[in-house]
Amino acid sequence: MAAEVPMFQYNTEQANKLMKSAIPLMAKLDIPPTPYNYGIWYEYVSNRTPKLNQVVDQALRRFGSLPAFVSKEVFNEFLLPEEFQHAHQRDESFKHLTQHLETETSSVSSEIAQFNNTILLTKKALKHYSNDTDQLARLAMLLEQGAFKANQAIDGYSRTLANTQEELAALRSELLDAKKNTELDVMTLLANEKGFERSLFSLAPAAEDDLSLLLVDIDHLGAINQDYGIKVGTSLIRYIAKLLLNNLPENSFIARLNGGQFAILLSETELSIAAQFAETLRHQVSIQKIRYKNTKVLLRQVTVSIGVATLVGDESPKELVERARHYLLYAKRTGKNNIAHHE
Ligand SMILES: Nc1nc2c(ncn2[C@@H]2O[C@H](COP(=O)(O)OP(=O)(O)OP(=O)(O)O)[C@@H](O)[C@H]2O)c(=O)[nH]1
Repeated sequence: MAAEVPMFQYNTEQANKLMKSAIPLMAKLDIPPTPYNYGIWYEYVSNRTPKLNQVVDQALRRFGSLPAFVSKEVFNEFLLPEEFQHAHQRDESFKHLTQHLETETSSVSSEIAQFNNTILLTKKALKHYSNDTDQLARLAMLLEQGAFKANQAIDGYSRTLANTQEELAALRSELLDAKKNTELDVMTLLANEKGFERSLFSLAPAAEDDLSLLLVDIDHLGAINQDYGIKVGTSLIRYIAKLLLNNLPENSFIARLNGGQFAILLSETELSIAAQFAETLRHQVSIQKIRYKNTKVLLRQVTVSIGVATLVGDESPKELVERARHYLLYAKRTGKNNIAHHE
């Protein structure tokens, strides 16, 4: 499992050794020197993720190299825990990490390219000057200097990898802490169903016919998964989560219950206001132009259906949820992209 494979979990000396085995292999197979590829080939030569090696070997058999689209997938699948790709609160730290790796990668790559060039020139020169000892001594010195500089660049890169390992470990431990919080939905970083229930049960006793519940459900999520792929569907759930969160009024609480379904609790909000708010949310979603960031594919119109209910009399929290669910189903049955509530 990708999430259990710590990336670059070696000390600097070991990292250095692995890098030095990975680089010639990449050169031999004509693999472009991108951060993805360095990560993959580093992992490949370490032999500690057999599944990654299998996939890479398969791609090599099929394509004779590792095409960019495969390396990106392999990197995401095996080296990047799913949460790192999407947990938006950590976007900044992760962006910083990858930018740093990218800069270091391009400097080590140019050093190695220069060294390769020196080797090529030396080979040609050797043909012409094979009897000229002065020239041979000069060529030997050039090679030595080139090797020294390339070696230095690789050492520096290995140190960067070791530092990256530490930073990733810190991010990973933050994520694990978040996972331990049993009321958190790790996919969207909203509350989960348990968090919702606790909030509902704590708000209901003090409510005076003014605690409203909106059950918001993404329409046709199954078809979206089918047409664009599960990853797009999951990304869409995160997108809608963020959109809802950004549009919440004060005195509100939001949770993801399951799949593409969210619950919003509005305190001190009577039914008419809650229904107006639901209509605003529905409209907001329906006018979004949503593009999947990895492939830039523009999704067809995305809509939500919303069931609205406001706590009445001595109704229990469970009954309130049942009523909201009933209205949500009604909104779905009457065409979706719709809101429903009692009169
Ligand atoms: N991508 C993705 N899909 C999910 C996730 N959880 C549930 N689903 C999918 O969401 C779909 C929910 O199915 P339904 O409740 O029948 O609803 P729907 O296809 O959205 O259709 P309507 O709700 O009637 O509009 C199923 O196809 C699930 O596989 C998730 O975390 N990620």
